[in-house]
Amino acid sequence: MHWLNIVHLAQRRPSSPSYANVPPLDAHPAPSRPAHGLEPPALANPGVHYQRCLAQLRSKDKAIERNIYLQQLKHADEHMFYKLVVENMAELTPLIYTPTVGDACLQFSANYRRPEGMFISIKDKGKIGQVLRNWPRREDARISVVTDGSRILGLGDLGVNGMPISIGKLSLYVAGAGIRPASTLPICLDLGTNNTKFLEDPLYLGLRQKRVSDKEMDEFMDEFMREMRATFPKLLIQFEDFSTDHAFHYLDRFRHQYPLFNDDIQGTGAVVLSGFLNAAQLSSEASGRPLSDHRILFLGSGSAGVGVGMQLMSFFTLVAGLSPEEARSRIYYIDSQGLITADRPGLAEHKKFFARTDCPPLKDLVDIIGYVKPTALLGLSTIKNAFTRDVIEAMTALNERPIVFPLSNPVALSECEFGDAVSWSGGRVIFASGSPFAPVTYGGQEHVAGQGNNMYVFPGLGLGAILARVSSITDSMVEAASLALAHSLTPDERAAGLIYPRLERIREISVGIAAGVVREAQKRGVDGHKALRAMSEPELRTWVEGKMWSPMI
Ligand SMILES: NC(=O)C1=CN([C@@H]2O[C@H](COP(=O)(O)OP(=O)(O)OC[C@H]3O[C@@H](n4cnc5c(N)ncnc54)[C@H](O)[C@@H]3O)[C@@H](O)[C@H]2O)C=CC1
Ligand SMILES: CC(=O)C(=O)O
Ligand SMILES: [Mg+2]
Repeated sequence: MHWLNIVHLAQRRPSSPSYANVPPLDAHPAPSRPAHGLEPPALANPGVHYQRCLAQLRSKDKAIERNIYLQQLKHADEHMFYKLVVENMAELTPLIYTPTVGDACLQFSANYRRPEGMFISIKDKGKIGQVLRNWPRREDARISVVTDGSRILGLGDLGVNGMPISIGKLSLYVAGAGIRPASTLPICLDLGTNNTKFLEDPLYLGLRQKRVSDKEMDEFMDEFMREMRATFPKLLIQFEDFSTDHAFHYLDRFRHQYPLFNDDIQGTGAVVLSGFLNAAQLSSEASGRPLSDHRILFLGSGSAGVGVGMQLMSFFTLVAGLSPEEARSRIYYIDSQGLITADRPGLAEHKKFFARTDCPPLKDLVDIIGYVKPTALLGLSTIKNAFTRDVIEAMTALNERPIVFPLSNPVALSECEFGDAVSWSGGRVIFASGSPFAPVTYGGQEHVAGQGNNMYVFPGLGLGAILARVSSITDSMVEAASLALAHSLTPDERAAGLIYPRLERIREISVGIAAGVVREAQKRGVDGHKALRAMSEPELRTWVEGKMWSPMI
């Protein structure tokens, strides 16, 4: 049976009775233009100007120059910027997001041009509320991406140079899910940096001090969250790119008090579960082995790796019919010291749940593959080219269609190049990477890489949570987002062997994700907008679509 039917059965719920008290749609204000005479007359033709902007963008040789051009366009003409992004998702997403956003972060202090978002520093402790109230659009704020810059993509501690990641993610909220630009609030917390290169860089824009102690950070974060709630009562918060221990710690500390989620733990978990459902189906169809036979090996056991493993537990319980204990036994982790076993002294708390009691402490990846016999190999290790030819060949020897997901970002840190994975597996690999790869031709056939990146999930998850006015984000809402994404493949996309939908359809996909999230919020009783409960599924989707902001060009 296809997993789609299994999950459908498990998730079926009664349809809602009627449609009542639906509030009016938001007005989308038209862009304001300079007064007559202050711009050239032919600019009145937006279609021509769109072509002009696209040509200007494409005339830049380097991706970082294109990123800078787009950032300045966003400030000068927000509607044109988003029009370009929405209509050219596959071309522009890599410029405003991974991989180019990695360079934008590394070079943030050198390339800085104008303020965007908020910088809250440890020096603001005791008066954080006062600082937050300087944000000019307090009433509008609905979604904030908050980073402390301590683990930006796989690039490590970048301090305040992490700000472009918050900005880039929020641009995808607008482009991918129609969140109003004025409702977005990028925040970078400056708690110091342990990046000595930056501390010695005269242009570095952050505090020149090492990161504060955990105790001081806890006090700061408690005040920050309290003041965020007081200043922006309707705000949803996405924690992004905190170092692993802090990522888990602050998710646990705040998730029951405030509407928030951690994108690296939960967003990544959701996007990978979704791709894995479709990949496992393809792999099992090719091998004739049941879905319950899958075994997953992770290289990398940080916030993203463990977040994905926790979410993949529901593949085994929901779809493959295993008990939670059996599900756990199908998941193996390797970190920098080798296969994670429970007898290792001083094992970090977040690694304990999946630590093996039944395996020797093997170190070499090919040896571990030989021992575990995984059907899927997932990389969240930040180790470039860790999936060597030997590794891909070992996976291919074990599996008719090996599942290989090198998910580390940016592309320069990917565990494997797409072209290599295709040729080393003889064209049999089922592949998804964190950052995009161009299609490759092999054996006379075009192969398309999936993009297993949380960008498919967080815009729709955020949209649903905002519209339902949730008081918290439950695990089941994250899972609902994941299933909605997995369900969103069209028959054409399935026939083409894709495991993620085409990025060009992101807005349509976000509607489905948002609707799934709203329904799950209702089931869990964390929805504040009770009128949505009365809507039928088509009515809810239409209503969600009507709430989405679009560029007016
Ligand atoms: N595709 C996506 O949507 C996402 C991708 N990521 C990527 O995942 C990567 C990891 O992120 P986090 O888990 O937060 O970082 P992290 O730094 O906490 O985790 C890295 C993990 O890799 C392990 N590792 C390091 N060197 C290794 C080696 N030589 N051999 C085996 N394992 C090794 C570490 O022990 C650690 O467990 C980053 O590159 C990040 O960009 C993160 C979130 C989302
Ligand atoms: C995609 C993402 O969130 C990361 O690489 O950290
Ligand atoms: Mg991240």
